[in-house]
Amino acid sequence: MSIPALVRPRPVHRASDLLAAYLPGSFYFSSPRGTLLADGVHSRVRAAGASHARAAAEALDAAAAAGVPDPVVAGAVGFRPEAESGLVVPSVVRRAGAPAVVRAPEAESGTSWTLTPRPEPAHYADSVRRALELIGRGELSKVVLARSLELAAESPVWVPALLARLVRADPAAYAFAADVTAPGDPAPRTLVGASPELLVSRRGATVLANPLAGSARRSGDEAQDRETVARLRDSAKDLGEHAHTAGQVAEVLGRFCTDLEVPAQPEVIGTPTMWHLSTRITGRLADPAAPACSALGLAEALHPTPAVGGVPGPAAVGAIADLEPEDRGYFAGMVGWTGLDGDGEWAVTIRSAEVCERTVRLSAGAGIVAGSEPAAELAETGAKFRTLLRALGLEGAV
Ligand SMILES: C=C(O[C@@H]1C=C(C(=O)O)C=C[C@H]1O)C(=O)O
Repeated sequence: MSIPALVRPRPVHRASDLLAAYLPGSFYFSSPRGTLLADGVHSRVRAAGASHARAAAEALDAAAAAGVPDPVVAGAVGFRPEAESGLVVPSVVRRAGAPAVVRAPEAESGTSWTLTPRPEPAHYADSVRRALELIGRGELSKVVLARSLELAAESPVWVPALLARLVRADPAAYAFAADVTAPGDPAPRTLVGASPELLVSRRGATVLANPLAGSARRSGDEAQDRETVARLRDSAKDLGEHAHTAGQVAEVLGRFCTDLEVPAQPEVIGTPTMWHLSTRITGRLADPAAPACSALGLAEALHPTPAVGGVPGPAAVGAIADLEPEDRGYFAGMVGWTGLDGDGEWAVTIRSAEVCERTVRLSAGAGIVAGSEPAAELAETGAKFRTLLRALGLEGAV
């Protein structure tokens, strides 16, 4: 009897042990599909230009030939893939099942912080108005505008504790911590977060994407949240905003798939802090062996979806460069892993922060379409900050 070469051993670790074993410099990723903790750097994946899938496939073949067990390419790619990318083949990979649901974490207290919004809220509202002018002139139909909060603590932020609180607060999230230290950084820099949005996952020939767009704040009060969900489900503005995103994701995946299932109506999903319109799109790959069909190849073909960019894509990316005063860095990019067989999982890098010693820069965006209101978009981005603010013990600070 022959054993298929790419069968992976069953996980021997517990998800909680891998979370506890995470240290800055490691790569951590967990989702309902499972947990992955990777350590060491066997090689770095350097791509010419924006495409990493081919360089990743070559790096994986070389690692397998060098005897690296279960080689993966893991890490993060920025919103502008040609500008920021931190992909490596780690030396050691440990896998476990999905994180378990445990008691809600205690918020950290006792640290005092300074908070600086970038840009100022009034500036962000003004950018929304300018985006609405572009939309009014027919240059765009949707653009996602982001803003950041820069936090400074009195002492260095311990990322493993922050990651653990994010995972425990929402074990179903795509939770991640990736080293994104760049030359010139005064200290190691870590991208950390708990995204609700799956860019794409691949298992054999089966692919799944789960675009989100159209959002409302979750209050925690059951009656009020029931009303919010009903309103979101019926909101023409949010349904339109969602259709742009789901339609584009389906169109791109359709290029690679023989059959594609796209539900006619979005459903509403909840995180501990937000409600979102969500569409789960599944397909079967026509040519799973092609590098372009690896999980990373598909993620690159999809990025940036209108969930973080807009419609039409190039005009929206141009408007973002003009209207957002700060570069997005790794925010609104992709984070995840791809294995030797092309399987893998990539999340959209939202509900995230870049942590460098005492500073935490967290970012959030909101989709602007005809009918958007600057004050509401400001509030929506503020509500999206709460994932990280809660984990930092800072909810209510903004
Ligand atoms: C850009 C973000 O979220 C994205 C934008 C959404 C929206 O505009 O409704 C919803 C979910 C995400 O796709 C973010 O959380 O920062």
